Amino acid sequence: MNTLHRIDGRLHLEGVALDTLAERYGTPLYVYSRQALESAYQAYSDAFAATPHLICYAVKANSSLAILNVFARLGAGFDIVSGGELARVLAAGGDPGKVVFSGVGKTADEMHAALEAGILCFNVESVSELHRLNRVASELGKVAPVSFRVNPDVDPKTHPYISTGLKENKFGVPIADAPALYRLAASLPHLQVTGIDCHIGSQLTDLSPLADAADRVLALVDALAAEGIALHHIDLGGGVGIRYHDETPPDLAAYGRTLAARFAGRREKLLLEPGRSLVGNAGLLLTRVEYLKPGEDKNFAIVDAAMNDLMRPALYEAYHEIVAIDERPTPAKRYDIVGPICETGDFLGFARYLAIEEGDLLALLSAGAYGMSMASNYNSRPRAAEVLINRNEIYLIRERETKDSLMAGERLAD
Ligand SMILES: Cc1ncc(COP(=O)(O)O)c(C=O)c1O
Ligand SMILES: N[C@@H](CCCC[NH3+])C(=O)O
Repeated sequence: MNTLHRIDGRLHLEGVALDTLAERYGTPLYVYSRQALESAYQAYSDAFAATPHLICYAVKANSSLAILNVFARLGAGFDIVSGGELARVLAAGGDPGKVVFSGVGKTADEMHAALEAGILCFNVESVSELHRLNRVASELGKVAPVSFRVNPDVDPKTHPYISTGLKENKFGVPIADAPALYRLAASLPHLQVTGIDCHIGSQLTDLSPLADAADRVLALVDALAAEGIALHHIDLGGGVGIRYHDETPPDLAAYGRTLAARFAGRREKLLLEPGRSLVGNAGLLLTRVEYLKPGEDKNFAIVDAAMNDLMRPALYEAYHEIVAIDERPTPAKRYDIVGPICETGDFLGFARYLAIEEGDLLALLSAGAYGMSMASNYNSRPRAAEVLINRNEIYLIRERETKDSLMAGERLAD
């Protein structure tokens, strides 16, 4: 569904003209389409309809309460990586019984909170974590449901910073060690082995690494079953990429068919942990051009959004399409789109052809994932506001931070 479209040259998201949002709420402003969120979720439900499954939305991609609430209402589960994310899921009305807890550094307090909440499963990433979880569960008189996150040593063919399933990455346990670890887990009194998990990386544009990882995990599940260790679910993580520029993202229906063929006749439920592919293309970042700075070699457009609002370009040299909200008839010029932060790395896009003037509005597209959730206050910049659109309805889902909120919790020393 194309929720982003022009009417008389003015860019709209669903039924709302984006310039009216900038007037009302200021910029930089994150804007999301509820219909785009719902149709992305529906695409997963349709693609995996043949396999009993649960979609556990990866909260880190966009952890705003209203976004979590949209997915909770659709029946989603959640993949969390911290006690903070657990608190958000609960505050947003998520079902703790559909929560899986990933991450290499779970603290005892976080385990405690997740056990009290009654989550579906802990995705354990090391033997030390296994012992800690057994101890925390015993202190609470509970039994913790566990999966191991196995590292299948598959190259996801994505940016090295977002590859997670290679031997040299910090994530998971080596797949070869898993049988011994499952035996150990099965012997610990406060643990119940329920599943297996794997997540090999993010922004994958090729299905074959996902299929290879699934095959390695399924072979392990069968070997465990032969030993009498039967699992209830198989979690194949997230990672499906989206189109930012000219990528061809994996076809979800094809991914669904690939897994349906592998799961036919199996008794374990499939879990998936998609993040980016549910929210990435449902959001944009609205920003205003503060200054145009023509130069000998290049022209700069200095905008009011910066790397603190959207750090993906600075961190991964990631590409986000940048479009003008109002089309001007004047010829386009080439600009580097940069923010006001005192870092050379504070760029949002290089060599973009735009017909713009000072004061114009721009949209950075595909900013729904890892945008607001990675925003910071660097250079003491209050974080942006967020708006959710539903047809013609407009909801301010997060207020813009103020100077006071910037300094909240700080105090002077004696
Ligand atoms: C454990 C885990 N699950 C799921 C995800 C979501 O990944 P993606 O946004 O690529 O779908 C991530 C992030 O890469 C992750 O670390
Ligand atoms: N933050 C990354 C994705 C990392 C996924 C987390 N495991 C991005 O913006 O693309």
